[in-house]
Formats: sequence, C-alpha cells, structure tokens
Amino acid sequence: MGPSVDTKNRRLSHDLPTPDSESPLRSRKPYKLSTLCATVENPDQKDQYGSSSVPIYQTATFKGVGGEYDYTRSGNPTRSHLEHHIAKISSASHAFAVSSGMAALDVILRMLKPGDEVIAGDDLYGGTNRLLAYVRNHGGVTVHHVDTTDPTSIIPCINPTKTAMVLLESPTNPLLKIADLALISKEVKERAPAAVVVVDNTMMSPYLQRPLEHGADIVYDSATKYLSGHHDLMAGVITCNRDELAKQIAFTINAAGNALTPFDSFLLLRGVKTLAVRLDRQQATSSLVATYLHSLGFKVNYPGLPDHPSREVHQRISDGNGAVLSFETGSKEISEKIVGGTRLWGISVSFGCVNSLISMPCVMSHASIDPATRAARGLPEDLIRLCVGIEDSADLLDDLEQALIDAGAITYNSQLNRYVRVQPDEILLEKAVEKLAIGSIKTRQEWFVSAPGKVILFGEHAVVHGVTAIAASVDLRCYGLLTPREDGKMSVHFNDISNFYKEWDIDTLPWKNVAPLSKDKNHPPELDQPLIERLLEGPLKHLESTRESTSSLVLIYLYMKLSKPGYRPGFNFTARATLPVGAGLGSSASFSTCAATALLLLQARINVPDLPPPSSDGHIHISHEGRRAIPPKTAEEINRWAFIAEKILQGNPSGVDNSVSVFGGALAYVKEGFGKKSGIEAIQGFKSLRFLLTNSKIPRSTKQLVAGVGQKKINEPELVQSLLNAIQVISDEARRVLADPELSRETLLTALAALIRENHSHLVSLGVSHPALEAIREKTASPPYNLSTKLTGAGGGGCAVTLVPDDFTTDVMQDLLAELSANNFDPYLTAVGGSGLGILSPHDKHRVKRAERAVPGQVTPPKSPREQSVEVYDDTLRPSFETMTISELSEWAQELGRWLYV
Ligand SMILES: Nc1ncnc2c1ncn2[C@@H]1O[C@H](COP(=O)(O)OP(=O)(O)O)[C@@H](O)[C@H]1O
Ligand SMILES: C[C@@](O)(CCOP(=O)(O)O)CC(=O)O
Repeated sequence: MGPSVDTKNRRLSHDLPTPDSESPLRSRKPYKLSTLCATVENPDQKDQYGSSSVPIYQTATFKGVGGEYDYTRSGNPTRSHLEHHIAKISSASHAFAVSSGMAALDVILRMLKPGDEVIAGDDLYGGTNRLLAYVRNHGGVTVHHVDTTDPTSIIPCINPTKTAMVLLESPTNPLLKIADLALISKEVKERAPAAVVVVDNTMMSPYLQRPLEHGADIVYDSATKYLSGHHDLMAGVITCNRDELAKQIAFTINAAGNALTPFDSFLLLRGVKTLAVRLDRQQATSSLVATYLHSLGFKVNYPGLPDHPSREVHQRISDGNGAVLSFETGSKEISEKIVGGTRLWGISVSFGCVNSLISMPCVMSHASIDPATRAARGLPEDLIRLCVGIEDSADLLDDLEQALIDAGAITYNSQLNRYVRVQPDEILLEKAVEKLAIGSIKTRQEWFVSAPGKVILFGEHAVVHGVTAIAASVDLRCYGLLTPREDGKMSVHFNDISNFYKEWDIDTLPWKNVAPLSKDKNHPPELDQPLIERLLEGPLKHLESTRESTSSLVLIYLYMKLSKPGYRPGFNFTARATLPVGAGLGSSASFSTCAATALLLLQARINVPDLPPPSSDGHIHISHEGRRAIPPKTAEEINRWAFIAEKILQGNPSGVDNSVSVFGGALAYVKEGFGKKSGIEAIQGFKSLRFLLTNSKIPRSTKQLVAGVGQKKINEPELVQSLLNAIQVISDEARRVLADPELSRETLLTALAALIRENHSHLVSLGVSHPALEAIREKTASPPYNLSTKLTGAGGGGCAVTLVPDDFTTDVMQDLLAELSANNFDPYLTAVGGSGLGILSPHDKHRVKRAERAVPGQVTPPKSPREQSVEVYDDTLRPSFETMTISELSEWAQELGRWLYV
C-alpha cells in the first residue's frame, strides 16, 4: 500500500467542514489558516477511541492481507494523518512526508532524466546547490543558475523541449531575494509546457506562502524548520496538486524508502498545530529587529523593510515577511565577533526554531559553495543571518545591541544621544592599525627579508636520528621580497630556479581543503597531506620540475595555513640567493625561513618593533652583525613555520638547518622526539675559525639522501647505530674543545681537524659521499695543503667543508682555489657564525632614501645626499631586486636601510 494518492476524491485545503452559520442568510465562511493549523481533523481517518491527539503507530508491519496499511515504508496511519494535515494547510491535494528537506528535493530531482535541463536560482541553499551539482555531474542534467529575482533572466534559458524543471526559492536564503513565483510559473508554462515548477517554500512555510496557489507544480519544505518549530526532528514535506506527479513522488518514496517515521510524523504533526502562533510572534519581532538594524545604517535584507527592492512582489504572493533576515557589517572580522558575542541568539545553522539563531552563512550553511562561486553570486563574506525566535523581543534586541557594541560595529554618539554604526572605512582603519600594531607602516607593506645558509660541521644525517649536530651560519644568504598585489592574485618568482614565475587567483585555491590555524595555534607536527595532494593535483599540476612545484608549494601551503578568515591579501614573493641551491649549504632552509617570515608578516602574525630613529648624520652603517631587534618569541614562531616549509621541501628534516638560518651564529642542535633533551644551544668560539667551502656542483636531493640513510638504518640497524653513536661522540668532543678556555689555539685546530676527518669517514660508511667529494677531500689533504675536509649537509654531491688553519697563507690559499676551480669545482672562502634572519625595517625613518644610497659596487656612499627631488623612498624594491647581479645583491640590500636581526 503506497502513500495516499487519492485521485478520485480530490481534497483541497480549505474543505474542513466549517460550522453551520448562525443565520440562514449568512454563508459559511472558510476557516482561517491559523485555525486549520491547530485543528488536526481527518474525516476519513477517525480514531477508533476518539483520541484527541493522533496516536503513534510505532509499527513496521500491519497484519492481514488487503488492508489499508501493510508496511510502514509504504504507508503508516500516523504519517497519513500528517500528510493529510499538510495538504490541508498547503492548498494541496497531495502531501508526502519524508526524512528531511534534502530527501524531499532528492525525491523531486529523481524525476529528471539525462539530457534534461534545470533552471535554478543563483542564491540557493548550499545543500540544494550540492545536490544539484551531483545531479549535473552524475545524471547528465544541465543546470542553469540565474537571478530569479529578474523573471526576464529565466526566459533565455528556457528550452521548450529540454527544460524539465525550474527550481525556485522565495525569499532566498540568506539574501532574502524575491522571485515572482506567479509570473515565473506563467512564463515557464507558456514556453515549456512540460516543465515542472518546483518551489522550496521552507523560508515561508504554508502559513505565509502557498506557491501552489500561484501556479507552482510541486512545493517542498524542510519541515525541520518552521513546520516543526523546535529543532527536535528532521523532516521534509512535498505537496502538489497534479495527480501524475503525485504518483511519481509516491513511487519514489516507496521505492527509495525515505518516508518519515511514525514517531517523527507525530512530532511534526504536533509542531504544525502551533505554526501560526509561532510565526506571528517571530515575524513581529523580526520586523522590530530589521527596523532597528536598518535605523543604525546597516544594509539589511528583509522583505518587510520599505526599501526592499521586491517588496511589492512579495506582498502579492505571500501573507507575511517571515522571520529570517540578514545584514552586512562591512567586515568579516566584525561579523565573526558579533556572531560570537551574542548570548540569546544561538550560533547554529538551520532556522525556524522557537529559539533565535545567528550565523554567518559563508562559514556555516553555505560553506559547501566554494568562495569564488559565493563571490560570483554576490554572497557577502561578512553577511550575518538572523533567524528570529519567540523570546521576548526586548531581550533579543538588547542582546544583539550588546554584541554589536562589543564587536565595535556600533558606537555611542553623545551628540545624537544614541548608538550609531561605525562606518566600514573606520573599521578598516582600526583593523589596519591593530593588525600592524605600529604607526608608520603602510597597510599593504612590502617586506624584504633575508636569512643565511649554514654549514654543518658535525652530525649531518645523524641529527635526523637524534644525534647532536653542530652547525653555523654562513655569510651567503637567501633574500625574499614580498610585494603586495591588488588584483586578487599571488605569484612567485624564483630567480635561482630557471627564473621561474607563476601566478594563481587566490580565490581559486582549494580553500575548502584547508582549516587555517588561528594565531594562537601551532601547526601540528605532520603536514596536511590531503591539502598537499590537492595542491599538487590542482594549482601546481603541469609544472616543469619538482623544484618549481615544491618551492611554490611552500608559499601556497603556508599562505593558506596562515590565512585569517576573510583576509586573503594578494602578493608576489621573489626569492634570490647568493647561496648555491642544492649544494648542502642550506639553501632550502634559508629559502624556507624567508618565505615563512614574509608570510607571517603579510598575515600580521608577527610584528616588527619600532626602533628609535638613527642618531647620526643619516647614513647608517649596516652589517649582518647589526642590531638584534627581533624578539626571541617572534624568532621561535618563525622557526616553527620555517620547519614546516623545510618538511615540504625535505620530507624528514631534522630542523637544524632552519634553526641556524633563523638564529644565526653557531649552535648545537638536537631534534625532538628521541628521548634525549632536545633543543638548541649556542656555541661560542666558532666565529674565529676559517672555512673553505667547495661546491662539487654535483646535483643531489637532500630528500632522497635522508630517506636513503633512513632505509639503511632499517636494513642494517646495528651498523648504522654504531655509526650514529660514533658521530655523537664526535659532536660532544667538538663542543668540549670549543668550550675549553684552557686549550691552546693550535690544539683546538688540530682536534677539530681530526674530528672532521673522522666524521667524514662515518658519512662515507653511511653511503652519502660521492667521488667528486672524495676528489675535493684528497686534493685539500694533499701536500702542500694538508687540510682536513668533510662533506657537509646531505652529501651525495653538494659541498665539502675544509678547516683552514690560522697559518695558512694567502698565497697557498690562492693556489688551492685555483686548483679546485681548474677541476671545475666552486670554492668559497666564507665567514661563519654571522647573523640569522634579518628583516629590513619597514619604518620610513629607517630607510635610506634612494638618492642617498650608494650605487652597488661603490664603496663609500656620497657624503652630501643629492636633492630629494621627485622620488624619496622606493615604491617597490622589486625591479631592482630582480635585476641586480648576484655579486651586488648583498651590498645593495644592506644599503637599503636598517636591518633588524634575530
Ligand atoms: N632561492 C631559492 N628559490 C627557490 N627555491 C629554493 C631556493 N633555494 C632553495 N630552494 C628550494 O630548496 C631546494 C633545495 O634543497 P636541498 O636539496 O636541501 O638543497 P640545500 O642543501 O641547498 O638546502 C630546491 O630544490 C628548491 O626547492
Ligand atoms: C642531511 C641533513 O642532516 C642536513 C641537510 O642539509 P642540506 O639540505 O644538504 O643543506 C638533513 C637534516 O638535518 O635535515
């Protein structure tokens, strides 16, 4: 037995017998809808005991053959009562109750066949949108989204034979746009007679709007909302007057088995009895709330307001304005504060409950629509939706007002003696000041940062497995320049990686896959692999090399993870290094440090302190030994994010490289998680040592080499463990000799040389050397040089480091350099232990005016600055930065102004 499809005795809504008229001259007038709602009466289904409330037939089956009911999936007396009642209040001859509003839509959409076309609104409920997208992607159905507030926009999409369904909502949720249901139904029927006009009437309920009366063919409601009214059940109802449609609907419900359960049918029936009284109260308060917000100057969407553009249409097709409204604050952040600040208004999705609710559609009910589509459909990110309940209206207004005050959306104006709205530009200004926490920095600031590479003296590879590494910064650096963009794009320019440049539309990044981390939260130890995969398959697909994609991935991943809701500033990030990339000198760590710092600054997660202006004649002497002005807490935050970047580039890094890059100097580093006390400890005495770094120019991948050692440890655990133990002893010994004040310089150097040789032999045993590195080691060890050399960093190519004794003469060094170069190696004489991360001070007073700056290559800047004519400060450093030769880069950077160091 299927749900009741009574085609013979068409029962229309207002046919509940009305009382006999008092006078034979007066005709019987139909009952009002509120009476109908409250009166559950089905003359065909009288209760055997006369129970005044419909009983719950909590049974799956019914005994006997040929009875009215046999199986609850197909029909149940409690549900029949409900369906009869719903039909009565909806001007319908057929009603069906199913398990949710989406189930109702699903039943309706199953009428579609491949090739059919659907016309739907562009401001639909997110769930509707999702199901429509499914039907489009899997059912071969074409969906046109149009602005249904303008009936003429529908006409061009109507195809006389293909348009099978027109899906409307009025008012729409959450923008409260109105579709002229009557006019659209007429236009559609004239042009595509077979098309079915379907209306989602959830926002109104049958009490306020009955679209079947205006020519719609099928109406559905999420009965979870007003019909039930208490948020204690999920249900959907479908009503129609056309018998053949009713048959199809009944068939699908029976076949799919999503009819409403007896208990929920009972609850819903109970809820419907109070529909009118609830909505009367909710509407009255909504009107007060809308008027209040409107009077404060907010843009309010509510069809009851005089300035609603479709007010007249709405009045014609409905009996009231409903109890949902929305308004814009001008700032997503402010909106979030308001939503989080109310007490009576509960934060919740859905609506229609007796309790008042507040939400931000873009982050809640409509989050399933991607941001770009939301923007295209004009859904403001700062929109707040209010669903008014039955609480006391004064209480509700008080609560809302307090939240508006606390959020800074309104302020008391003593002249007017009332609260007034804080204008959006004032909010923006406040936000900018708050964000930067420093007066003189422009809202959209260019940030120039730099970080050093490193040389590992002892303990590379072993450090990944918990051994102490000893490493120092080198005076070769990576520079990163972040320049704001105002076109909604982010771009990267990597001069050192085939001059790679690429840009992305920020809104098209997979924001749905990212849960940004709030300022007080750290990134978890593991990378967000699903996001990485999504990025590699999407925005980063088809890039020429993995170097390009992983370096880009660092920027996109960090940007997305660091983003704050509603703040997605466009930017370009250009990186250039005076370091060889991929040579074991920590180019990846210095790149990671620059990227993390620039993005943390862009997102205002960190601030730079304001310093007193330079005291001297205007020219500042800047060096990497410069002012230590970046507080340790900021440095730690940067180091945590640089480590995340390193994980992207390296897989399983120890963290020593980025720590050196951020903190500079020389340090002993132990990775977390090996039962030993992890941490970073500064080592003195390194700076006085001289090292020669020689790049073998053999390319290799740190990621693979680290993974290779990891595999060896699994295959030959005893051998590798003994090597790790031996390397730990070397690191401990190196620290001891470096810290020993009693030791003569000569003994120190001899001890270090021996430790270098020993460490190298263990690295050879770990399998990470290379014939080219061995050639460098042999050359430097041979007479007359007699020097000690080891590979440094991941090995497999890359660089070797050679300790240079104090008595090693310049001439001999020249010979060695010449010999190494002749063998096609690149030797660098470098100083170690210099400053870590630096940020060029953003304050104008710390910048050297362009006219006063030395031309790169010129040793002394001009004594008397030229006239400051047109240009005082650079608008952007980008053109110079990108074209400067590598040999001039660091001098040029230093001349720009005051650098602040960790
Ligand atoms: N200046 C740079 N610009 C862009 N990416 C860089 C830069 N320097 C390093 N990288 C990234 O780091 C990777 C090099 O890492 P790695 O093999 O560990 O070399 P290194 O030993 O120099 O750190 C590069 O492939 C690239 O992805
Ligand atoms: C091999 C290793 O110890 C150092 C890597 O140095 P580089 O990437 O070769 O500069 C790995 C690490 O510590 O993360």
